[in-house]
Amino acid sequence: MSDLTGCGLLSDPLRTKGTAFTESERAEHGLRGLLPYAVTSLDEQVRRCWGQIDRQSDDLQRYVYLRSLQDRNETLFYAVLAHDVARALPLVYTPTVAEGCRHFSELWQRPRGLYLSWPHRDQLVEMLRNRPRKEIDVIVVTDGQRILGIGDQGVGGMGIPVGKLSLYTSIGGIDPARTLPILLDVGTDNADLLDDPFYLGWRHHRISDDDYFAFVDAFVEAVQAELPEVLLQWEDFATPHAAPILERYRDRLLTFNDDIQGTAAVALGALHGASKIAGTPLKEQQVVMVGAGSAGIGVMDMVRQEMVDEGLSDAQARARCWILDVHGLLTTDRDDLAEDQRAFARDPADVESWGVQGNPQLADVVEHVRAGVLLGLSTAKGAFTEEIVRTMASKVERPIIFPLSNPTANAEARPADVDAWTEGKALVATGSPFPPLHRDGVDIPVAQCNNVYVFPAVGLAVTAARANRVTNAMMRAAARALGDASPALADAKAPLLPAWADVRDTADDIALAVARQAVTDGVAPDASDDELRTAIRGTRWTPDY
Ligand SMILES: NC(=O)C1=CN([C@@H]2O[C@H](COP(=O)(O)OP(=O)(O)OC[C@H]3O[C@@H](n4cnc5c(N)ncnc54)[C@H](O)[C@@H]3O)[C@@H](O)[C@H]2O)C=CC1
Ligand SMILES: CC(=O)C(=O)O
Ligand SMILES: [Mg+2]
Repeated sequence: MSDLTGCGLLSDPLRTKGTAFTESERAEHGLRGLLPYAVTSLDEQVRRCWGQIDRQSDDLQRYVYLRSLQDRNETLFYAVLAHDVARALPLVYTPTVAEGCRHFSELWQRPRGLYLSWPHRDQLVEMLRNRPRKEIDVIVVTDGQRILGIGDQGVGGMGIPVGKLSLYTSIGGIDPARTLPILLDVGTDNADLLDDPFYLGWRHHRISDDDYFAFVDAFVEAVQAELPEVLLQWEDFATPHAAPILERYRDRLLTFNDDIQGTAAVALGALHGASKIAGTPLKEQQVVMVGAGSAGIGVMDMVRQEMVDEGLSDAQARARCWILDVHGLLTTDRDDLAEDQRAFARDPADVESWGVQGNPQLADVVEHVRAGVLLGLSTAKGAFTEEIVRTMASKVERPIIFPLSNPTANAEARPADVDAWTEGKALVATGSPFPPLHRDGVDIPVAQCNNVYVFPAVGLAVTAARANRVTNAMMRAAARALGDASPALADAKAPLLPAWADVRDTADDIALAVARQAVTDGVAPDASDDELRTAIRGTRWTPDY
């Protein structure tokens, strides 16, 4: 088992079994007297933990409980998550993780992962070498600047890599010993945090872009030197940094940006089932995106690509895409657009006949365009108003409406409202969990269109297939495999995405599709489907003693 004995073994979160150590293990490893007499099974421990979770006063306390369980006994933590994924997910992930990030310094208990701070920029390799475990398959890194839809959380952003990696393990089966969360601490512009006496990060405004990109370069170099085969996932970087970082490194190492590419894949996957029920292929839809950040642009780029694959020219596809930001519709006469936004900007001549003064807003777009798909990645709570939703529903039979911003409080609309305003005709999916819809006396679950359906499977795929790059085609393969798993394909009343109880099986299917694409793209060693299936099974870690 290990050379650790006694208290050392009991307090090693990867090796301890707590009260599940058997009589003979207790004798062998110097544990006698350190545990109460009874020997319990993992199953009994799981039930006890859920009882303790139930007794916590609110979800933030449940989050704190689960985080501390993870630091105490990882096998048990993952067995607890596996026991009830649907209940556990909102506690370790959105929406509760947002509160965990907000209160990170105040709630601090134990270190996990690596904190790479700008003042220590000359010791990046040394700090990476100090990582708690040497062999790593997946790193999730953030700089804490754009945490979900709640903005700059500085060092508190670490809650996100920790949460994402726990899903890499519980859904994607990545061995928890082989995961590494990293926080790049380059300061914070959050005035409350700078004033907070408990703040645990580098108490300083964020550094300039020149210093920032040099620091990220040095970080990537250090990762390549220390862990050349690791999957490096960029998470919750602010839009001005997210796409440039991805473009800079995507062809140099095994890397992807979850908010840009993972979100695109899950949105396209959910659109697959929705388009089938709506009876209109994507290439015949007008698609409106509210939010022109890295997530919104990433999704629209994959939507555009899908339309092209369905037979449109690039120009025809773009003509069906309408993107708005906080100032309104992206148009070519605006001088505040980044290159990737400009690629979707509309010619002002397209909207001249609308007679709108200034930039057209969402209400104008749905008034004048027969929009069948409305997506929100804006952080703007309530942006999909009753009037907007009703206008849309007056023009198309089955409007597809996805308020995808996180956490729950940032959603562009509540599914129950959208359902009521459209008399049950809208096909809805959200970024954070919402209660089921009640229709005709039946509870209908709302699909959670969140990149959690994709990134764990991508991690499983590249680890099993030993891929060295994440190509766009691999992310599209993930989208297709997820789309094919939509329960709505078989039953128009079913949710657009698989149930949480099935999410691991879905991850295996997605992983196979992604691994296969990696082989096709020449970024993984040649392997048959059977070999890939065996590798995926062999990679999968499950929580057991
Ligand atoms: N469901 C999922 O899996 C995912 C959801 N997200 C969510 O997407 C949101 C946006 O993420 P990013 O693109 O990185 O953020 P961002 O802050 O870079 O972009 C937000 C965009 O929305 C626009 N916006 C803000 N208020 C608006 C309003 N009232 N009307 C129209 N546009 C408005 C902004 O101008 C900007 O273009 C976040 O809430 C995040 O949690 C992000 C990734 C995955
Ligand atoms: C889900 C996610 O990655 C986000 O909201 O940023
Ligand atoms: Mg994110």
